Formats: sequence, C-alpha cells, structure tokens
Amino acid sequence: MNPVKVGLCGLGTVGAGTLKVLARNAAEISARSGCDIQITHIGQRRENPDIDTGTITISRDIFDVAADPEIDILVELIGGTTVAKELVLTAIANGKHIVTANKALIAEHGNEIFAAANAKGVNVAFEAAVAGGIPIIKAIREGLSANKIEWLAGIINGTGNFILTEMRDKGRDFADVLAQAQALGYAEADPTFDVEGIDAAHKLVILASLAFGIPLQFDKAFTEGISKITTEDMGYAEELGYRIKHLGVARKTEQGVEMRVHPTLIPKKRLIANVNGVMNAVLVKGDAVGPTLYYGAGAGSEPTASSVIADIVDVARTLTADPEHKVPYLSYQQGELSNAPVLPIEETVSAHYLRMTVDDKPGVMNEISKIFAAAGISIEAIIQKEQEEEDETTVPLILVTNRVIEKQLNRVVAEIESLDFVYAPVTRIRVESLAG
Ligand SMILES: NC(=O)c1ccc[n+]([C@@H]2O[C@H](COP(=O)([O-])OP(=O)(O)OC[C@H]3O[C@@H](n4cnc5c(N)ncnc54)[C@H](O)[C@@H]3O)[C@@H](O)[C@H]2O)c1
Ligand SMILES: N[C@@H](CCO)C(=O)O
Ligand code: NA
Repeated sequence: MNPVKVGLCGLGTVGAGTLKVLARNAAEISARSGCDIQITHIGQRRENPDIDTGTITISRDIFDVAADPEIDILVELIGGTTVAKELVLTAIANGKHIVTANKALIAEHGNEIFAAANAKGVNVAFEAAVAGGIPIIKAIREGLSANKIEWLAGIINGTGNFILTEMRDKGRDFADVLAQAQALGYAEADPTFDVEGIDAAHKLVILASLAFGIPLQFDKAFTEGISKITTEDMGYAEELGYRIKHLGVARKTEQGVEMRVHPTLIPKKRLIANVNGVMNAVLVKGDAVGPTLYYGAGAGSEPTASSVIADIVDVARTLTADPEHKVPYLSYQQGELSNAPVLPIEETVSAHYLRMTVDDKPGVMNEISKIFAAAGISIEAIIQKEQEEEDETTVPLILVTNRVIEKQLNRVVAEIESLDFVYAPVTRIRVESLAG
C-alpha cells in the first residue's frame, strides 16, 4: 500500500484527537483511502506527557516539519494567523499539501495561500475550519455543485451556542458557562473570538465564498456577538414563538452579497432553532435542491479530528492526480470568482425585534404606530406588558417588524428614541424566518 507521510504541527485539543482517531481507526482509514497514512513528524512547542507519540520524530521547531523532505502533507493545528501563515506558506513553497483547521488563517489570508498553492500545484484542505465535524465544505463544494445557492444560515460557533443554551435552559451565568466551554476545549485561545462573533465571521466568510464564488473578504463581514443577549429577551422571544440563536447569514441578492453574524430570532418550529449545546447546523438553500440542513458537533477534539482526517484522506487519494483535476479550493475554478460587492449592513434586509421601555400612559402605542406607518413598516407582532409593581411608571413594549432595509429601520428607531416617553436605547435583534 502506498505510504503517505504526514507532519503534524500543534498537539493540542485537535492535534491530540487527530493522533488518537488515526490510530484507533487505522484499518478503516487505510481501507477507504487505499493509502498507508503515517504521521512521521510532529512539531510541538512543549512535550505533552499524556500523549504517546511512539517512534514519531518530534521537533520543538515546527519549521523543521515544513522542511522535512519526507513529508507529503503538513497538518497545521497551531492556530493564529502569524506563525501559522508563515508555516503554511513555507510548507507550500517546499511542495507540501496542507490540511488546516484554522478558519482565521483561511478567512484572512486564504486568497494569498490559495494563490501560492495553485502556483505549486498543491492542495489546501480546510474542512475542520468550518462547523467542526460537519462535512459542510464538502457538501457545498461537491454535493451542491449543480445549484445556484441563494442563501445559507448557520449556527457556526459551538462555544456561543453552548453558552446560549445553558443560559436559556438552566439560567446559568454567562462567565461560568464560558469557563466550562474553555475547559472542554471548545473555545478559541482568545475566547472573545467566540463571544464577539469573530470566529463565526471567519467561518461565514469561508462559506459565502464557497457558496457564491467570491474571494474571501473577512474585512467586509458584519459581526455582532452574544454578550449583550439577556435572559429577558430570550423570554420575550419565546413568548413570540421564536428562539434566539447566534447566526451567520450569507445571502445573494441582486445588489450583492450579505455577510452578517449576529444574534437572531428564528421561529421555534424550525429544526435549526432546536440545535443546542456545542452542536452546529448549517442551512443551505439551493435553487434546484431547495433547503438542506447539516448538523453535528461544531467543536471538540474528536469531532474536529474527524474532519482533519477526512481531509488527509482526500489529499492522499489525489496525490498523484493532475492539479487541474482537483476540486478547486473555493468551489469555483480560479479565474471564475465574481466581484459581486459585499453589502454594508445598512443595505441588508431583515425583520427586527424591538424592545423599548416606555412610559405607562395612554396614547404611547398610537404615537409609535404612526411613526412605523409613515415609514411603511408594518408590525407583525406585539407584546404590551402590564406594570408588575404598583409604583412602576414604565413598561416594556416589544414589537416585531416586517422585513425592512436596515438604513430605513435606523431612521425610524432614532425617531422613536427621540420621543420623550421612550427611554433610549431601544434593544434591537434581527429576525429571520429561514423559510425555504
Ligand atoms: N478546539 C476545537 O474544537 C476546534 C475546532 C475546529 C477548529 N479548531 C482550530 O484548530 C486549531 C487548533 O485548535 P486547538 O483547540 O487544538 O488549540 P490548542 O491550543 O489546544 O492547541 C494548539 C497547540 O499548538 C501548539 N503551538 C502553538 N503555537 C506553536 C508554535 N509556534 N510552535 C509549536 N507549537 C505551537 C500549542 O502549544 C498547543 O499545544 C485552531 O486554529 C482552532 O481555531 C479548533
Ligand atoms: N471555538 C470554536 C471551535 C470550532 O471551530 C467553536 O466554539 O465553535
Ligand atoms: Na467541517
């Protein structure tokens, strides 16, 4: 059987899982790949006494792995965008194929990395970078290649979904759940990437490029995290028949491409509204196939290793293929990428949940309704609360609007906030029906 030699850089959560699953399932993996996949060199800063690396060569300097003439494939699992970028470009220059789980690296430097890899005729595979164990890259790039993809929406950060689920179901404290996600190996080295939506934006940018054939444009993605979501809004959302999820949404419109990550109310009855804990799900709407949904573990050692190894197998199977015959990195052939503009958030269209604190007096709802009517925005649902305590003078008022261009809603909310019986700021959360 043809030996394929792999160098592994970074032996943390994902690296250790990769070693473990490769060893445990060696028979299945070689029967499927037709190759004898061997990890022959590991680059790791510090020794990890918990992991048995047997006779594998260990280097403290990961660049020794990139320079190893024996290695066919370099697996980058160190994370970050500085050393990782240098490592990957060095390995490509040395003719190695790359497998990486690093979404930050691909989203921010993928265009340059793919150009370098293309020039060298080597593969760069990154299934583990998006939605952990779910084979979503393969699904879009290969399974849906017949379709015009209209939109996709996904819960694509396991840590964030774990936090929101625990807050809603158990009333747990944000910081406490985040600490648990870190201990379980779900969170990024800097967990603000998870909480503030940066990690989800990295993944969304990759998905949007695969779906719409546009270059990676991380700087154009709109990003809003989950740190401002309260259990109060979660409760009102439930009353209205919705659940709050942190979503990445990418949509192709006549004007361009929407790429946005933000908390979102979605109807409770949608399957994706019931994706909980560290699980991820991505809903993709193709014109021919209709809506399709992909579900699985979004983070964690072995689920992510599952994707890393699938990529190693994919690369191993095509080692001798003509580079022209390989599946293109971003789904579309190089030279076929479009320059469709990414729309600024003000130009995107969405429905909105608005929660305002208003004086408890007659005529308030009437005044607010007039402002919406004058702007041509209709109100789809409303909750008007009674005072809970006798001496309270304000009450919460919750509205759901129809779909409206964001710049129009901004004007209306500013007008409402300027009313003397409304207490600014109005809490705003986007609403998506996700109807096929
Ligand atoms: N943990 C997950 O569930 C998960 C899921 C999908 C993708 N990822 C991605 O996989 C990558 C690795 O994540 P992880 O959770 O395994 O991280 P980790 O922190 O557990 O492991 C990274 C390892 O790389 C080593 N390392 C870092 N820089 C190094 C250097 N310059 N030289 C030598 N060793 C170095 C560290 O010592 C550490 O052991 C990241 O890009 C992450 O975003 C992680
Ligand atoms: N920190 C990431 C890891 C998987 O990419 C998450 O929680 O989703
Ligand atoms: Na994946």
